[in-house]
Amino acid sequence: MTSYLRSWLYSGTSSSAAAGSGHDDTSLDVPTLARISPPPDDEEDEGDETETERDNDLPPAFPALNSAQRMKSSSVPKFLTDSQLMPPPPPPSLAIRQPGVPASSSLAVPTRTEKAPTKSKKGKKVELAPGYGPLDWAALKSSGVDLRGVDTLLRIPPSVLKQHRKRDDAWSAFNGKVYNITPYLQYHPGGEKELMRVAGRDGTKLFAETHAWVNAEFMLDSCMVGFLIPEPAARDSD
Ligand code: HEM
Repeated sequence: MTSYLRSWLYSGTSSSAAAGSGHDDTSLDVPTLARISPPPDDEEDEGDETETERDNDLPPAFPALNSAQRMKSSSVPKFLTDSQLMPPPPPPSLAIRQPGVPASSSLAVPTRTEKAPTKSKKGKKVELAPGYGPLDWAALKSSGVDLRGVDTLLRIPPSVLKQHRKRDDAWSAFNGKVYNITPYLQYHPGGEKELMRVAGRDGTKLFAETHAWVNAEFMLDSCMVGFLIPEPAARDSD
């Protein structure tokens, strides 16, 4: 068996059979790889004539010059020249804009308005007499002066409210509470006339339509005379 193997190996056809033989024959002269398949001759020039031209600092080509990848296709990336590249985009339209010229696209304040401002339909503030400003009213209402004209808070039906519609005795109801508005008339920024429109009646709606942001409950707290109640069926005031 051994002699058979030896003769087979020395024939030089293959070396793989030696490893798979399963025999521990150390005397076997296992052929080297060099004998069977010599290394490929990848050193093209052995450094004799082109050694001087080559820059030794250059990195090796990738893929390698003789690689299968390079042989198979010619898709090796190349650097394109300017003429081969895609042309640059056209300049943006804004680039042709002259600075400060078109008024329509400018952020500057327009020199004139298109329409004349319209007057407010809802009336406007009146000039208050000196000493009748908001701070004067605030001072008066917290001064302790009696602005109610009644000793106790009353339950007031609309028929009673109606009786207090004179300038020197004006009551009005706002949000279910009845106030003596006479002391406030001269302090009202909308004017006496406007405020007298609600004298003797419920002014909640008109007030809300004019200036819902005004806190009448606070401004008139010291003028409160009572609460608005529905008209009683029986004729019995108070
Ligand atoms: C007694 C309750 C009322 C109080 C406490 C009161 C208070 C005020 C206050 C504080 C302002 C100034 C508002 C502001 O500067 O923004 C004002 C303005 C005015 N109020 Fe009254 N108001 C009352 C009732 C009324 C009523 C019932 C009317 C309408 C019938 C009225 C008509 C006006 C008008 C037309 C202005 C001017 C609005 C403007 O600035 O253009 N107010 N009122």
